[in-house]
Amino acid sequence: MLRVSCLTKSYNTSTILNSFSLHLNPKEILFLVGPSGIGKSSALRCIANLDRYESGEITFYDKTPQQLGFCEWRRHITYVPQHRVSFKGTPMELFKRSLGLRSRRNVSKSTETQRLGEYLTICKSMGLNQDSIQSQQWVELSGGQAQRAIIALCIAIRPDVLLLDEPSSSCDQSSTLLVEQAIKDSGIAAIWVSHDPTQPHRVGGRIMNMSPPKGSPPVRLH
Ligand SMILES: Nc1ncnc2c1ncn2[C@@H]1O[C@H](COP(=O)(O)OP(=O)(O)OP(=O)(O)O)[C@@H](O)[C@H]1O
Repeated sequence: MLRVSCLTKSYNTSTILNSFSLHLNPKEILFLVGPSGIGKSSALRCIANLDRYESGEITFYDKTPQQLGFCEWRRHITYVPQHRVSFKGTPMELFKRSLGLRSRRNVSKSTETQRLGEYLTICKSMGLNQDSIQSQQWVELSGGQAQRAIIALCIAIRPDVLLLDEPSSSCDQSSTLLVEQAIKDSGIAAIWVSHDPTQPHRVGGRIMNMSPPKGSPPVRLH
């Protein structure tokens, strides 16, 4: 479904991704692991078409982002950021905005009501209080609440691929388990960056290790 071939990405004079390749099948979860600074987030941002890369090819069902169109690409392949997005309003208003932006045509009232219900159900499954989703300001949520709310949103807008950048990094242990379950239950394929060595075993899926080649200098720290 998704194929990344021989990607090269540099920042200034440092090459971060060199001949980076992967593939992802429908409904598959691929864990991307490796030391801090190796380029995991950079790889996700290139795949999401949020960052440029120098060479290589990324295709979704054999179509490049240029062939599919950038908006369409992001409808299918959704990057879930590690840090809180800025938004003025409630999580529910952010979801309505995202739903509207994704729909080429106006969403009918009944479809919107159904999709809002789905969003609330996913939020609830991750331990989020429905009142806070509907009436609390986005900026007032805790880090862990905001992280779960954005994951619920990205699941509820139903992309084909989720690009998850440490999706439970702000969550406590019990919330982490709820997040893992919600992502698994969604059945959406995912490339999942994780620093928790136990997570891939709990969730299941393939693991791709982005270790530096033998003999290379230590990874540059942030
Ligand atoms: N916008 C940028 N400009 C310059 N260098 C950058 C930029 N973004 C990332 N880098 C550098 O690219 C390298 C890879 O960063 P990246 O965030 O992709 O690593 P990572 O493997 O996701 O790290 P972590 O596990 O700590 O999140 C790092 O050395 C980082 O400093």
